[in-house]
Amino acid sequence: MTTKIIHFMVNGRLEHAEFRADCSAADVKDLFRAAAEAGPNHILKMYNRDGSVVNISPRLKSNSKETYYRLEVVASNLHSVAMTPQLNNMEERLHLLESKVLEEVGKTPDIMCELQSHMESFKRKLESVEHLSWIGLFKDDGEQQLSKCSPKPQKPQLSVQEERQQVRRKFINMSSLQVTEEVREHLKTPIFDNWQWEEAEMLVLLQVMYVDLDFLTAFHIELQVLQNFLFEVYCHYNNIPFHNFQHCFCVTQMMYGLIWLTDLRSKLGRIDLFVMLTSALCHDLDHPGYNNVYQINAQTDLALRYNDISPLENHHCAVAFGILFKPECNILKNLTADQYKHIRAGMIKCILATDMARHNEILNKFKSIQSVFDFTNKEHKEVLMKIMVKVSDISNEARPMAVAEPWLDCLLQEFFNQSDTEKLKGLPVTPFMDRDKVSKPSSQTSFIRFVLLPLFSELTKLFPCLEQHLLEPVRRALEYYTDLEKASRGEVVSAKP
Ligand SMILES: Nc1nc2c(ncn2[C@@H]2O[C@@H]3COP(=O)(O)O[C@H]3[C@H]2O)c(=O)[nH]1
Ligand SMILES: [Zn+2]
Repeated sequence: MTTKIIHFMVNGRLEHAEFRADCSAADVKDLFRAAAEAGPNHILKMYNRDGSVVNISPRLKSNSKETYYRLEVVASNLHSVAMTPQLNNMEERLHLLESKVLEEVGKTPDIMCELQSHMESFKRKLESVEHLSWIGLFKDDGEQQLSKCSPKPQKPQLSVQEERQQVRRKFINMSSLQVTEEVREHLKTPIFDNWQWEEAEMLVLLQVMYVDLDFLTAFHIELQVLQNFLFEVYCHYNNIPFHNFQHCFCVTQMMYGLIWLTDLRSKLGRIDLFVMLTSALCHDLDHPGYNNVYQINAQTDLALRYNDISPLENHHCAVAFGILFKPECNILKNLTADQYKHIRAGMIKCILATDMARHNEILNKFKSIQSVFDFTNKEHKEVLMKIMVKVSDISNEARPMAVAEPWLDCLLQEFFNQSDTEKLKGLPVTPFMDRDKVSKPSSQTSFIRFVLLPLFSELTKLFPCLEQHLLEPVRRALEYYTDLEKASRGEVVSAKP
């Protein structure tokens, strides 16, 4: 059996460790833990020279002094079994102390209440740290556990590139003709469940939307070019908790559903429907997972490039036209110059309208034309198109609870990640993203009351059928989260008939 010799830099020292290739994963970890002077509840990370993470396991590749790895203690493992008993123990001691003080003094001193509240808040934080896993801070070592109890050879980890190519192959091999009538009909409604579809399938469904709205014939789009375009769009969404390709799919699907439900095909030109659907598809391209406020406060490249004016939305739109600029992806290439100009101007307006900092401005404009709305008026149409993209963008709560609730978890994960980073960097902390200030119910009750209902009600005035498809589910969600909020405050929740 071969012996591995691993050279690594830890705490500024160049060290080496030696172990047999058949020793256990736990032994290897202990070896490096000792070298890093880390306890059992610390998480170690090993990096190779190009900065990528390498798994600390018996399969670690031998290296030389020149090609040493870098070993770092990145965090306390808050899931560690050692942590919970310690906390529980502390909590018990606190309770004991409290009852003693209560006996002697007759009341719980303020300092004690403060301590208890700190303890509660710390426990809550511990329970919600999984969000850090997506940035690679917490490394799942399930892989090693699996290889211990399973005789199957380990599946090599696919690189992002390989994974995308697999999605591409699957997408191209699946014909949109295979999508049944039933699914096609379902796709036209807000009850469509995105969680049941994998990425390649979502690409096929997006293709179906373009085909079924007759965009291919109307704008002379070759199927292969559409597929290249959709695939590039998929590649330009980041693997982040909320603003990812699944979100892009949901927003586009909601836009598609709204077009059918409101019979917009009979009210607007096909070119405007194309603008709306393509804007929905592109509206969050290359979202980094940190919002405009962060971009501006952290003075990121995007904020500098766009002078603090809707940096993200400007970027999403620029990325969209960057994709369209590639001839093999250019679904606009067979259009006349006027059509191209119309689509480009329309998409820019719709994508920039998704900046929530402009929410009131756009909603107020829509309200002011509501009573005299005219589908042949250019200005009215433009406002409606912006409203439709905005509604689709924030429409998760109009979906069935089983579809909507996981989206809220994803959103809060991204929010909390931002506020954690803001705290770490000493930047102003965005209050609605602060894990110490918001909860699922509190976040949703205000968002539904102050953002969703006013916006959806306004659109429902123009299209009464949306009462059933948008307003009713959102009202139900408000009731659900209001009850949860009351329950969390210890109030009695009245039973619903
Ligand atoms: N609290 C809450 N905010 C939402 C929800 N859906 C969308 N948003 C917010 O609305 C914003 C729309 O634009 P962004 O994508 O920048 O970020 C989104 C979130 O901040 C939701 O269901 N709940
Ligand atoms: Zn969005």
